[in-house]
Amino acid sequence: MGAFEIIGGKKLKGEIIPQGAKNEVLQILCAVLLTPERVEIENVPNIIDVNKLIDLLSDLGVKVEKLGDEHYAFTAENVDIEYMHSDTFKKKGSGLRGSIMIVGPLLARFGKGYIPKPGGDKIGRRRLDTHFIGFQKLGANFNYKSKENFYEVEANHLKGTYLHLDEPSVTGTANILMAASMAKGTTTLYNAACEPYIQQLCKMLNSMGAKIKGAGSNLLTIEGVDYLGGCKHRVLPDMIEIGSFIGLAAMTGSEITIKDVNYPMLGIIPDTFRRLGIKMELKGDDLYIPAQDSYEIESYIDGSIMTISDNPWPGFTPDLLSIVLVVASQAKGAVLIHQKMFESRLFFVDKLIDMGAQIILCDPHRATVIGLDHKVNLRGISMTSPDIRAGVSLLIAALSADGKSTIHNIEQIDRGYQNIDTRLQALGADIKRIS
Ligand SMILES: CC(=O)N[C@H]1[C@@H](OP(=O)(O)OP(=O)(O)OC[C@H]2O[C@@H](n3ccc(=O)[nH]c3=O)[C@H](O)[C@@H]2O)O[C@H](CO)[C@@H](O)[C@@H]1O
Ligand SMILES: C=C(OP(=O)(O)O)C(=O)O
Repeated sequence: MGAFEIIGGKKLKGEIIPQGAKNEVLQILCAVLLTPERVEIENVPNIIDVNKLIDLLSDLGVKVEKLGDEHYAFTAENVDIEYMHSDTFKKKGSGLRGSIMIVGPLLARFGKGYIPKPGGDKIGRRRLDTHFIGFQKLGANFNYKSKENFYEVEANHLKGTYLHLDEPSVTGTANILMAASMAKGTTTLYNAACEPYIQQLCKMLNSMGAKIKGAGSNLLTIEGVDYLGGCKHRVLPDMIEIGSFIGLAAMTGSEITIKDVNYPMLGIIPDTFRRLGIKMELKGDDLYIPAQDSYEIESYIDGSIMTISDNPWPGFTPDLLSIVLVVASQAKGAVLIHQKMFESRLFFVDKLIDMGAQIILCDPHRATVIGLDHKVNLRGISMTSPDIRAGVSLLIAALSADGKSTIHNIEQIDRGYQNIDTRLQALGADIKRIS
């Protein structure tokens, strides 16, 4: 297990370029399985989860060409379906959450898709029912081998239908969308997720020849086609990284410019940070965060304490709630953080409390944060990162704290943030990788 050693309290300054979006690229990479033709993808981040998925595709027989640092081409002409029965697949397939999205494309193109229970953050129950109920409604037979935790779907052909999802699952929507794009007839997908990740997938599939309408809304209409061809796709900047950098600037009182953020695709994210009192300015497509000694959390119009909660898009993404929480710990004022989706994602506040933050965990889903207004600094401690976003929140806390902190289990951070140590060093941070 690797660790970061951080000496906090330094003001950072400079420009940072966000990586390509992790959760988008995981969908896009799975979509290459839909065609025997070559698919070129730009802005692919060099992070553990992405590299694991590329490795899995390669094991499945997909030809992988690395054309540049973040530029790849994939050709899924000869896919080895039998590989899905191997022990290696069962091991590698469970290494990340995103691998679940190979099932839809494989089912659509080869009539079968298998997957072991996928990995990802341990942040509470993470069911897959939406995916498999969707495939069944499209005509697939579903089998779950509970002893092995292995999911199987098979179908001679898929048939378009009306589907009302029980929840707007992000990876569930992507999976069903990919399967339906090659089903016979029309599929209507209601209560679909509409995160920018899904909008980008729709754009990519349409450029491959799919007929999808409604991207950006919760009602998608997919007219199935017999064949999808190659395409070229560019991945958006990672909105979760952008939110993390806004939080980093505020917590450390630093002046940071986040380059080329693709502002229109950030939705409610900038305004949510503004409600914590963080100033920012859009300069062209760069987001400039000035150094601020103090930022004050807004109250509701009637003076009551504000709540920030997660919601499916266009609501506030759950993946930034841990960042909001840590930023609030040094704001002026109080806020209630309500994490509705995941029941174990707020437990990391114990570490922030050890660092001196004023937080009450009301229940697994809600935490009240009383900001210290930078009157008292957090203090450095040794801690372990429980999940990717908590990990980055602790990293931000450590960079703002007095003294030395050590963060263990940084693989959790590395799975979603590209070279975070060297990029932060370039801003002036005192951070080093110690093992
Ligand atoms: C690889 C990937 O893309 N991972 C993202 C994806 O995971 P993933 O696609 O696995 O997450 P889902 O959208 O399926 O849902 C996540 C959890 O939230 C619950 N839920 C979902 C919708 C809802 O309206 N109410 C509700 O409570 C679900 O029951 C589930 O437990 O979307 C999550 C939700 O944005 C993000 O945290 C993950 O980073
Ligand atoms: C929870 C996340 O990722 P995953 O779904 O891959 O676990 C995340 O990106 O915040």
